[in-house]
This record gives sequence, C-alpha cells and structure tokens, in this order.
Amino acid sequence: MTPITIAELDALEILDSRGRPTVEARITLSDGRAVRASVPSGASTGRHEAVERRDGDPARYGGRGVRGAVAAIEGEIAAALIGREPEQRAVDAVLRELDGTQDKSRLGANAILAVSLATARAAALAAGQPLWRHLARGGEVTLPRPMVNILSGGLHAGRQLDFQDFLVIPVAAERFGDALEAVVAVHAAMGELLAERGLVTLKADEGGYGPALADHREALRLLDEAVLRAGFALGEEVAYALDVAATHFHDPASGSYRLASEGRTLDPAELTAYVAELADEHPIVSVEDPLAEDDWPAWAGLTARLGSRLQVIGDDLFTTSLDRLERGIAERSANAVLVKMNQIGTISETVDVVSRARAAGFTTVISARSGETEDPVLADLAVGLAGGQIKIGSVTQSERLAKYNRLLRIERELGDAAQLAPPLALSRLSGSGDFGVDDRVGVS
Ligand SMILES: C=C(OP(=O)(O)O)C(=O)O
Ligand SMILES: [Mg+2]
Repeated sequence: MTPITIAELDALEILDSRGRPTVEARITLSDGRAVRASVPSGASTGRHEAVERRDGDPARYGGRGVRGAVAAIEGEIAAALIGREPEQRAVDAVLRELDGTQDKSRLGANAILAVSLATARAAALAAGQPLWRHLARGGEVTLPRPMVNILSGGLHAGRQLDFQDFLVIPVAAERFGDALEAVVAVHAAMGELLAERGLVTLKADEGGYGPALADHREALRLLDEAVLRAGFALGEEVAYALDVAATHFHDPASGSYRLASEGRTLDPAELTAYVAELADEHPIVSVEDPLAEDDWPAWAGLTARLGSRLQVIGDDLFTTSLDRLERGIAERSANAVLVKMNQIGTISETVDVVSRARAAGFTTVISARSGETEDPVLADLAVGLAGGQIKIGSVTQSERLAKYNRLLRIERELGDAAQLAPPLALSRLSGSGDFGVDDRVGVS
C-alpha cells in the first residue's frame, strides 16, 4: 500500500478570542483529504516560553500580525515536509532542526506548533482514528477533571486583583458531563451574586468574572457563597484552585511581591504564609505559580511546607520545558506541571514533559491560553495522554466551549468505558517515581 504523505501545506492568518492574529495551518494529504489546526496565545506569558513570531509592523494589528509565520509555513516548512509521511516525531524533529534556535524564534513557535498539531490530525486521519485515540497509542484514556476559572484578576482582568484566577474543581462528580454541570451552576450563581451586590458582571479574557473587589479574601468569600448558592458542599463537592501568576507582580530587583490590590508588599516567605492562610480558610487544593518564574529557592520552600496538602503547579516556572521540569524535580520545587503546548512548540516535546512529570510523581494540568481559537485539540490531548486535569477557562465563550463540548462528545463516544480522572489524591503528591512511564510517549 502506498503510504499517505503530506501533499500540500498552507497557512492563514486568523483571529484569536482577543481579536488578535494567530496562525492556522492546513495539511492536504496525498489522498486529497485535508486537516487544519490553529494555535493559541498567552497574555501572562513566562520569560522562558518559546517565542511567537509577530511581524512588528505597526500598520497591521498594532504590530501583532503573523504574516511572517504564515510565510514560513508556506515556504521553508512546506519545502521540508512535502512528500513526507505525517509521522509526529520525525516531523517535529524536522521543524526543530529547520528552526535551529533554542526558543523557536526564527520560524516562530506559532508557525511550528500549528504544523505540529496539523501533523497529529493528519496522522490520526490517515490511521482512521479520532485524534484522542491516536494520541493514546493504545494506552489508557481518561476524561480530564476540569479546573475552571470563576473570578479573574491579574493580566486577564485589568489587574482588579493581583491573583489571576480563582477556579473551582468539581471533586465529587463521577462523569465529565456532571462535572461541567456543577461548574455551570457555580458560574451562574456567581453572576447572580455579583449582580445583587451591584458589582460588575463583565467577563475577563477567559470568561471568568472580573469585578473590582477589596482583596483576595473577598474573592474567596464570594466563591464560598456562589458554591453554596449553587447547592454544593464546600470542599466535599467543589474545591478551589488558585492561579496566583506571581511572576506578574514580582519585582526582580528587590525580590518582593507587590500586592497592589491590598496595598502591601510581601517577601517570598510572607507570600507563602499568605497562601497557606488562604488554604486554611477555604477549600483550596491547588495553587499555580504561587511564586515568580525564577524564584527557585522560594518554590522549594513553599513545596516543602505546603506540598503535602496542596497541588503546587509550575506554569511560568516550567513553561512546559523538559529542562526546567528536570530542575524542578531535582529541587522539589513543585509537585505538578501546567502543560501548554505553545510554551514549548511541538506535540512531541509536550508529550515528553507529560511523561517525565508522571514518572516523577508530578500531576499534570493540560491548559489552554487566555487567547484561544475554536480548535478543540486540547480536549483530545487531555484525553489521549490521560492528563488528569484540564484548565480551559470559563463556560460561556465559544473558544472555550469548543473544548468542553468536544470532551462531552468524547465521553459519549466512549460510553461505558468513559472514565473521569479521579480528584487529586493529595497524599500521593510530592512523592517520586511511583507512576511509572507508559508507552504513549512514543506518539507517532
Ligand atoms: C492560561 C494562563 O494565562 P496566559 O495564557 O495568559 O498565559 C495561565 O497563566 O495559566
Ligand atoms: Mg498560569
């Protein structure tokens, strides 16, 4: 049988959920069938992320155009890939070598990831499988437990609060659909509460509410009220996660953290103590980026103190980079990793990070970006890699719903075999080496 190969590769400048340009790639296979994939873009980006290629021409989209990335796909990248089979590891290796930089800045991480994702879809299509099944490579699949933004601050909500996300985790739900229903109820209850109090009900970038509140404690008190109003037991049925996104209020010169919304400045130990107090007062089970991206010693201190009771997630800290994750494992800086494909730029490297995290006993949270497209690929990735948790944003915007609704469809497709990943077993966190490596790391 003649192998199915990549016959054409083209790309388009499309818009993301913030109305900013992003990259869509299309692969046409030798049998005439075609697939598309598009890439998201962050706002609270980490310094160590792979670099998006933006045109910098102020006359177009304020310098944010991606025509250069599109041209790279249709030129150099197409020349290197046409005629090849859509084999993930091989294609990703070609992309990395062709780019030749550490941070993928020459061709652009946006160009590279769009092609890497389209390759995964092309391979799944050629194999006659849904993408999630193709990514699983015969391994276990689970529906991810959602971690969903209800209140937003930081760079996603005009810095009304310093902390970026106040999220809920439906811990009692046994089906993905039930988990989502619980989240929708809490989101609606929060909307009612804010309206009753005359607070702004406008939504932030990821669909969480972005009201002006006195401080972080007020946000958590509101969350308690919304959860109770929606009819759930605090902690037993709905627990919380915070994305502190501390890099974005950290002053590298003094090493301190400026909580503008509370009018005070904390050192790393004080910020750690503050997070611990909040977790004593509310059912918080997970905290992301509680410290800044290069504050390594403080991370190790926080994880030693809180890692047995909280999932401590590195987002800006790890930037989905195997090298940074290795350091975090060695120094026990965290016990979980946020996985964002565009922080590293290819599916293969993303899969390697998930695999390494699992082998080290770290949990994983598969995450969208604050600027998203309607591409549901994240849902397939989370199911296919059995990622355990997913963080997409809230439940009222189509770029987020594309993923949630895809997960609902996958749950139905799996029927009785559908399994929602269990809630965090905090006693298993911060252990090491007890999850083993599975063979899905060889995604092809
Ligand atoms: C999703 C996030 O935000 P962004 O995409 O803006 O980096 C995050 O910080 O986890
Ligand atoms: Mg984050």
